[in-house]
Amino acid sequence: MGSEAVRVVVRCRPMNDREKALSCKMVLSMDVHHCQCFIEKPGATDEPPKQFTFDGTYFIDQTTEQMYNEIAYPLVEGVTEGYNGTIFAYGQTGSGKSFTMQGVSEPATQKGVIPRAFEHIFESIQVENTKFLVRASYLEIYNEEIRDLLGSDTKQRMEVRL
Ligand SMILES: Nc1ncnc2c1ncn2[C@@H]1O[C@H](COP(=O)(O)OP(=O)(O)OP(=O)(O)O)[C@@H](O)[C@H]1O
Repeated sequence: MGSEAVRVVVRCRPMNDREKALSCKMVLSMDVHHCQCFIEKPGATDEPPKQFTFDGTYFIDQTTEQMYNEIAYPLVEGVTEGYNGTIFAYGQTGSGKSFTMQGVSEPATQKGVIPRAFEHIFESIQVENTKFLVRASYLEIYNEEIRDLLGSDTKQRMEVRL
């Protein structure tokens, strides 16, 4: 993993039932050791696949546990030492953002980045005779509307003040 302040990793999810039922073809492959991702153009067997390099690549058989240990763990560890850190999931609808960030409880290896980060932070601050303040907010920004998902009325649009 590089030492840049911003790192971009990509995760490929397995095909869902709908895609399998439609006999969709996987056009993406990865060389996870070299952090490379290859995309074939369907039907164009004579064209070489397009190649992209990331700071990390995670294919269908890799778990959120592995992603957390390699990507998020050092960042959260930095937060406990006073540095700022952001983990941002980006992708089209159904690509697996919630699966990665929130995750599922079974299997435990696919528990999400957010619950793992909470456990990590609360374990780190179990220090005798020291008090810590942990603050959390949970906002949704959708269609340029902002909602507080921890508020009493999660449907209420929040005002944007400049
Ligand atoms: N790595 C994965 N392994 C197995 N299933 C996955 C994986 N990633 C996503 N899925 C499954 O794919 C479906 C879509 O994923 P998810 O809901 O996380 O997408 P999303 O990007 O959050 O979508 P949206 O933007 O619409 O909220 C879910 O059923 C999820 O369980």
